[in-house]
Amino acid sequence: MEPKENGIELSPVEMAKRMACHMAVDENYPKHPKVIGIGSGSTVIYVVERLLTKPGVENVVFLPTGFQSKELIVTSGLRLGDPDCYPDVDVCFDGADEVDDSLQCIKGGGACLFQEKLIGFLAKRLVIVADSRKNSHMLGEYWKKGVPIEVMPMAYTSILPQLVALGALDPKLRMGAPGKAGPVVTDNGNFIIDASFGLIKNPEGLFEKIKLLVGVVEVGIFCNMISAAYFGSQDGSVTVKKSNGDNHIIPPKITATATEFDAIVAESNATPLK
Ligand SMILES: O=C[C@H](O)[C@H](O)[C@H](O)COP(=O)(O)O
Repeated sequence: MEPKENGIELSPVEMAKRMACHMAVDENYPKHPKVIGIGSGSTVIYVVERLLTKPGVENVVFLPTGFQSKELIVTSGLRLGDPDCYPDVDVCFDGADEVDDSLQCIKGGGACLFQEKLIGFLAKRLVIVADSRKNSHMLGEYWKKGVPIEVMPMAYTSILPQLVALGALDPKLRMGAPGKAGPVVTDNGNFIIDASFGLIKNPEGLFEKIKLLVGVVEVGIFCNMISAAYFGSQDGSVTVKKSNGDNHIIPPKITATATEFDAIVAESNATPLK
């Protein structure tokens, strides 16, 4: 029997994401947390699920990185805060689109990169959670949609050719999904440009060049920010990459196999998300 979330069977990929999140929270939940950042995307819901099992969580202030994580915090019954009131963040848990061997990463596939970068910057530790498809040697190896770049709407037409001059292959304004005519508008009222640069050998250099363009609000390349990244695999193992070089794989026997997963979640008294 597969583990279930609200009566719905979880796919192997969702199970892998969930395992990575539970492991990441267990290893990085501070002894006396005051402020915790919650990233955006489909993976961080399992972070919140695990956080709800931690003692004292009701006293912690949670900072969202966008509309979606704000909703997640509120509907989970957790305390919501703003970064201007709580700039000292103990740890931030967030997803990613791709992470390389040096723990540089691409984020913004869900258009939330600016607030993610702000909360990640404020956090003493930025911990990434993902499934193993995001774990690469070099940025651009697996993530083919390009580097997400948040731009001021009035500047996007002038930024596109400048990105081409920097080596971007056919940068594009991100358009809304069905149900939204026109471009994606971020939580900050801006546009997103997706610019592919192929394999990114020097993420820091590329980040600096893009960030200097007039009208660029933030770039979805996160350099030298991540403390640790947890990648769940479908076999139940979790690969851990750390900034201190302590990279290792936690085998399935420790993390749990598919059939053991239900029991582990039940034992943890995890509160199901609504
Ligand atoms: O803008 C979105 C964020 O950077 C997400 O954290 C990233 O796209 C990963 O999302 P997911 O966990 O859904 O793969």
